[in-house]
Amino acid sequence: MLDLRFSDAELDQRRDHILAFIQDRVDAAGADGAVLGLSGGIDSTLTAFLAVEALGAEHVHGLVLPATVSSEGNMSDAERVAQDLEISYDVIEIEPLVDSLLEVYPGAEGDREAVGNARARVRGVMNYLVANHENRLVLGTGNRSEAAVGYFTKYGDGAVDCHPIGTLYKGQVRQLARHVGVPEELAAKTATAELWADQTDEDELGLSYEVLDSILATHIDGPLSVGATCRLLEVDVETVERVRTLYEQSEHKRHVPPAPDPLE
Ligand SMILES: NC(=O)c1ccc[n+]([C@@H]2O[C@H](COP(=O)([O-])OP(=O)(O)OC[C@H]3O[C@@H](n4cnc5c(N)ncnc54)[C@H](O)[C@@H]3O)[C@@H](O)[C@H]2O)c1
Ligand SMILES: Nc1ncnc2c1ncn2[C@@H]1O[C@H](COP(=O)(O)O)[C@@H](O)[C@H]1O
Ligand SMILES: O=P(O)(O)OP(=O)(O)O
Repeated sequence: MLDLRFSDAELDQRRDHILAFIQDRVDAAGADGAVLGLSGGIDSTLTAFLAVEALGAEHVHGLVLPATVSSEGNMSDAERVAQDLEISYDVIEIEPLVDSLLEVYPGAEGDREAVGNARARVRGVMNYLVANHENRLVLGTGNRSEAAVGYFTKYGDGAVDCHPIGTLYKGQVRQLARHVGVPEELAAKTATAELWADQTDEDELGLSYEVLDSILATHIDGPLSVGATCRLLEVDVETVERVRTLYEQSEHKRHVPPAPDPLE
């Protein structure tokens, strides 16, 4: 696979660039700081570390939003991140809110994907409730690997005001996290959306982030054809075409919803 790691100098440059980005977004909005969901995973942990460095701990508010499918380990990691960073945070159980959606629309009961995505959307509603109330921006935690294949819930975890780590591939997220002092056990953690029990990103996507990142850098974001990518990375054509299909099918998630062209 491709070695996509940054040099130490590049890591410093990336960190500084992201810190300036967060400060600029908050200043430009006239906001008093930022809100973000803390899941105990590496994306939200890195984003929280960077937000605190950019804005100061008193200007960052974390939300830990357990559902019935959330593991205790992840939720306690999320709280530990907030405590170590000394940011204010709330723990709010979201399952009663999901249950009330299903009470008024029982037809979706048992639909793992629809209910899982509803969990992500309820979290988005909570983030904006706090952001509105405290005049803060909602920080996204998505990275380039997830965005490129649409591995996020439209208007769920995708409902945010900006994406500080949105240009980093997943392996680079882990590398930058270690560089800014995120504890190793969090930096090395298995990625999971935790929208349903035992879900992991790599199982659901059907490929490892190492392979995905390399195909994205080479073929989707880079200039190489399917054939050249297969030869360079020694992966089969079906894998590269699958990534291409995920990329094309998720195009709608990366754009503002379209309206018809104006009539002349
Ligand atoms: N970062 C994470 O780890 C994370 C977080 C949340 C969700 N996820 C994953 O993301 C996926 C989300 O599921 P999903 O993508 O099926 O649901 P989604 O709700 O995000 O997107 C599907 C919806 O998009 C709309 N849509 C579909 N095709 C369209 C098109 N061509 N043009 C315009 N709109 C279109 C429709 O409304 C459809 O219901 C799941 O695999 C979930 O596990 C990952
Ligand atoms: N349990 C959670 N509490 C708060 N915020 C959460 C929780 N689970 C997910 N989130 C937020 O959504 C994004 C994406 O989640 P994935 O775990 O990658 O699906 C995460 O970074 C949190 O900001
Ligand atoms: O978005 P997070 O923080 O939950 O990270 P991961 O997707 O790696 O679980």
